[in-house]
Amino acid sequence: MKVTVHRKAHFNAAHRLYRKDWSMKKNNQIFGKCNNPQFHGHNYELITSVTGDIDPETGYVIDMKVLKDLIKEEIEDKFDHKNLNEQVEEFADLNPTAENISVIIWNKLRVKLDPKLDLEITLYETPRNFVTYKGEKS
Ligand SMILES: Nc1nc2c(c(=O)[nH]1)N=C([C@H](O)[C@H](O)COP(=O)(O)OP(=O)(O)OP(=O)(O)O)CN2
Ligand SMILES: [Zn+2]
Repeated sequence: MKVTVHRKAHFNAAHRLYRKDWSMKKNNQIFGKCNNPQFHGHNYELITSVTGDIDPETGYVIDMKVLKDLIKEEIEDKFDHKNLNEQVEEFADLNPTAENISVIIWNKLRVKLDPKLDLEITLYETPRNFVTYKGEKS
């Protein structure tokens, strides 16, 4: 019997959506106000969803305290109050869109979780804009 455990977290971060190899004109055409060279910020809301069997001894799929600490160490401590373009190495050459941020978060958490557990990320960039990512089928 598979059950899913969800943990909410949040971080505030600044970003700019643009490509270094495009002109300002083209970046403005594609990314509009998100290409502001002075950056802009979002209050990101992250939902981490872990699916697996219930351990018959503990009754847990995963200890939520363990999940909370993992998200804090791997995501909040690295992303919160940061300029994603300039202070998070994964975005040095990767546009920090909600899609790309989700994939980076998923990759960071995936390697720390038991391979028997499935992982899905939901990332709200604004209250109305959000993306989900659950990895590639292997
Ligand atoms: N596919 C994507 N499209 C956009 C992304 C993204 O990450 N992936 N990001 C942005 C901007 O960074 C930002 O999210 C846009 O904000 P905005 O359009 O202002 O969104 P709101 O929800 O605040 O807008 P409302 O008009 O109030 O609904 C753009 N596109
Ligand atoms: Zn934005």
